[in-house]
Amino acid sequence: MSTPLCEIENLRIGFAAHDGTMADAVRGISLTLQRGERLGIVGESGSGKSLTGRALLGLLPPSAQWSADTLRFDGQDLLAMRPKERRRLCGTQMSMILQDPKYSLNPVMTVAQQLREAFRRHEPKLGARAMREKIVAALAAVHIRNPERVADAYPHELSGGMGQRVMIAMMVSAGPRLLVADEPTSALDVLVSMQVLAVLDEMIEKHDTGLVFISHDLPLVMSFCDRVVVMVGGRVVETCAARDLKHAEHPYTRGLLAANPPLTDPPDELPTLRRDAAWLVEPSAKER
Ligand SMILES: Nc1ncnc2c1ncn2[C@@H]1O[C@H](COP(=O)(O)OP(=O)(O)OP(=O)(O)O)[C@@H](O)[C@H]1O
Repeated sequence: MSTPLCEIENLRIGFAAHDGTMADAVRGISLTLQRGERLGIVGESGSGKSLTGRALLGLLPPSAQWSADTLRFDGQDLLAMRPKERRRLCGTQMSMILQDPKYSLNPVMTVAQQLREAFRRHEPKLGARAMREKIVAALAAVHIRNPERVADAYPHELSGGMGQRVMIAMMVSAGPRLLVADEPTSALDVLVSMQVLAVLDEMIEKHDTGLVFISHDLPLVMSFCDRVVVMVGGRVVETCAARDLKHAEHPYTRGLLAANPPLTDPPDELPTLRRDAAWLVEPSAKER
């Protein structure tokens, strides 16, 4: 098999509490992502999904204390890379899409101004007219119906789905090799979610992008991703092909699946997830 696009080995992330003790948020996780692969990360709130995605991009909060045995992207050792090089990589070959475009787009700049800033990084010499054409084409490529009008709109004038498509246009403009999408559709209704996912799908196919898709939505991950990692308490408890997730064996994964009852003939009472402290126990070096 070829070298994976991303490799993480024994990633640990913690935060210092007020009393000086460390609160562990990610506890020795290891995972790989191949080119063009869609890897879903699921798990309850606070299980460390977002921090894992952020660690790959070098976007952890400054207060995070972290370490890893291996952190590689496209054969490059991210642990040995200088911060400037790392930032350049993040702006060009790695991108992130967040849940709510309201917090990612600058509220006092028009869509065109923001896209111009992003595009200029890759094509600093593009003239004003060619840049405008590129912006309008990028908005049309994510199926925005009136790209000329949307280009001159401010973020508050956009619907959630439109804002998310603008984000995708901005992030995929450079054809990133890695895209971390952190709950990109959870603020959208079902129909708009489907449209945004279709746009994402198209972009991933076009650029053979490796996708880390962070979500709470198990059925969505099962249909959209190739492989799934299940996290609980900062640990990976299960990794399997998305199509096999319904046969998952870990009791936490089974509990998550049972919390999504079928639409036809649902049970009278939803089962309660029974937690086991053993799920939080760190794996031995051999298990990792
Ligand atoms: N800046 C921070 N300071 C202190 N603790 C933090 C910080 N960022 C995250 N954490 C803690 O790390 C843990 C994991 O956070 P993370 O955002 O990765 O969870 P998540 O699985 O993505 O959750 P959600 O699904 O709610 O987004 C949480 O307990 C969170 O409180």
